[in-house]
Amino acid sequence: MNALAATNRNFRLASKLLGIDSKLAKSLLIPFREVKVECTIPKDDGSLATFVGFRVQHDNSRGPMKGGIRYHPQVETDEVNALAQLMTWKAAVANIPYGGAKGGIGCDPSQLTLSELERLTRVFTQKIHDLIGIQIDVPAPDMGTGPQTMAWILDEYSKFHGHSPAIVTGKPIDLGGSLGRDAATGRGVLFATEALLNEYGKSVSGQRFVIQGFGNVGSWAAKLISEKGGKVVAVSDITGAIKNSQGLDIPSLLKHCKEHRGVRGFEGAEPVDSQSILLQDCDVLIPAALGGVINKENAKDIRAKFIVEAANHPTDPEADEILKKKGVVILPDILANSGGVTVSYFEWVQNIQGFMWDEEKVNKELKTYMSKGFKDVKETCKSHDCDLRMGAFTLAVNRVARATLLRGWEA
Ligand SMILES: NC(=O)C1=CN([C@@H]2O[C@H](COP(=O)(O)OP(=O)(O)OC[C@H]3O[C@@H](n4cnc5c(N)ncnc54)[C@H](OP(=O)(O)O)[C@@H]3O)[C@@H](O)[C@H]2O)C=CC1
Ligand SMILES: O=C(O)CCC(=O)C(=O)O
Repeated sequence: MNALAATNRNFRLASKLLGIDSKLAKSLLIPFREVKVECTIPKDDGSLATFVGFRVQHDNSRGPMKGGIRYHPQVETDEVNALAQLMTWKAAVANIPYGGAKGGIGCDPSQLTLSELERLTRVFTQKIHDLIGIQIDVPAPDMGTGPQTMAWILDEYSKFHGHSPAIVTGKPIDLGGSLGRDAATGRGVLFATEALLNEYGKSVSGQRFVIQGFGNVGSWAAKLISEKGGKVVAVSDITGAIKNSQGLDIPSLLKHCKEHRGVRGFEGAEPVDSQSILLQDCDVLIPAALGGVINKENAKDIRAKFIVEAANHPTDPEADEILKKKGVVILPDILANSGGVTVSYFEWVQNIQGFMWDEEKVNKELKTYMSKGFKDVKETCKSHDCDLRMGAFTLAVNRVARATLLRGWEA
C-alpha cells in the first residue's frame, strides 16, 4: 500500500475511535501547504542537472512545523505527504510544541560530488527560504542528509534573513547544534525498546536484535543496544547484509564501515541475502532504513517477537494485520523514532535561549520524554482497547484536534 494511503488509513481509524466529526477530520488530514520546486545545478563537468524538491507542511496547530529533509531517488509527492503527516502525529505523541512537515529532493546523493550536493542544497533553500522560518517551519536531517546539509541551509537562509541558527536542527555543534542530536534517534530507539521490553518482564541485555539500515539511526541504535548487553546478530545497508549468531562486534563493525563505506566484507560475520534480513531469527527486529519494507509478501515469515520501528512507516497496514494475528508486538514509528525530533526541539530551544546544554542534560531530558510518550500511549491503548500503533495515533490525533478546536477558524 502507498505510504500516504497507509498513513491516511491509520488517521481515519484513530479519528473513528475518537468520534471526531468528519469535517474536522478532513481539515486535520489535508496539508497546510505543499511546495514542489525545480532545482537545476551545473554539475562539476559543466553539464546541467535538474531535480525536483519538495516541502510539505502538514499542520501547525500545536506550533511551528518540523521535520527532516530526505535526499533519495524515491522521494515523491505522496511519500513526502505521508512523512509530513507522520511528523504532526509524532510531535504530538512526544508532546513537544510542533506541528509536522517533511521535505526532500528526488536524487541519489551517492552519485553527486560534495560540491554538487552543496549547490543543490543552496538552490533548494533559495526556492523555499520564504516559506520556512524559526516560528514557521524548521527543517532537520533525514535519509541521505546530515549536519553538513543543515550547515548549507543555515548559511543560505541567513543570506536572506540574517544569522539564524534556529532555522535548522541537526546542524554541526560549531554552528549551534546540540550535543546528543547525532545519536538522539538511536538513543530514543533504545529508551523506547527498554520501556517496551520492561512491560514483558525482559530487558535489552541478552535479547537478539536484527537491524535493517546502518546509517545514522541504525548504527547508533546498534552501538547503544550492544553497550546495554543486547546481541545484534544481523545488520544490513545498501552494500549488503551480514550476520553472526554469537553477536556482531559493533565497535569493529563501525570502524569497518568508516573504512569501507558499508557493512559488506566485515570479517567478523558471514554474508546473508539482503532480502532475508527482515526474516532472520531474533527477538527484536529494528527496521531503520526505508518505508514499506514490511508488507503482505514477507510479514508471515517474520520471526521476531517485537518490531521497533526506527524507520518511518516501515510496516504497511496489511502486514500490521498479519503480524497482529501472529502475536508480534509492534512499537510504532511515531513513538519509537521520536527521539530525533525531541532532541531537535532541545536544539531549537537552546538556540532561542542562546544557551548550550551539556550532553548529560540532553540525554536525561530525552529519557524523560521517551518514557512519558510510552506511558501516555499505553494509557491511551487501555482506554480505547487498541494496539500500540492505534494508541499512538489516537493520542496524537486527539491532541492535535483539541489544539485546532481551541484555535478556531473565524477570520
Ligand atoms: N535521522 C533522524 O534523526 C531520523 C530518521 N528517521 C528515519 O530513520 C530511517 C533511517 O534514517 P537515517 O538513519 O537518518 O538515514 P541514513 O541515510 O543515515 O541511513 C540510511 C541507512 O539505510 C540504508 N539503506 C538504504 N536503502 C536500503 C535498503 N534498500 N536496504 C537496506 N538498507 C538500506 C543506507 O545504506 P547506505 O548508507 O549504504 O546507503 C543507510 O545505512 C529513515 O526512515 C528516516 O526517515 C526517523 C526519525 C529521525
Ligand atoms: O529532527 C527533526 O526535526 C525531524 C526528524 C525527522 O524527520 C523524523 O523524525 O522523521
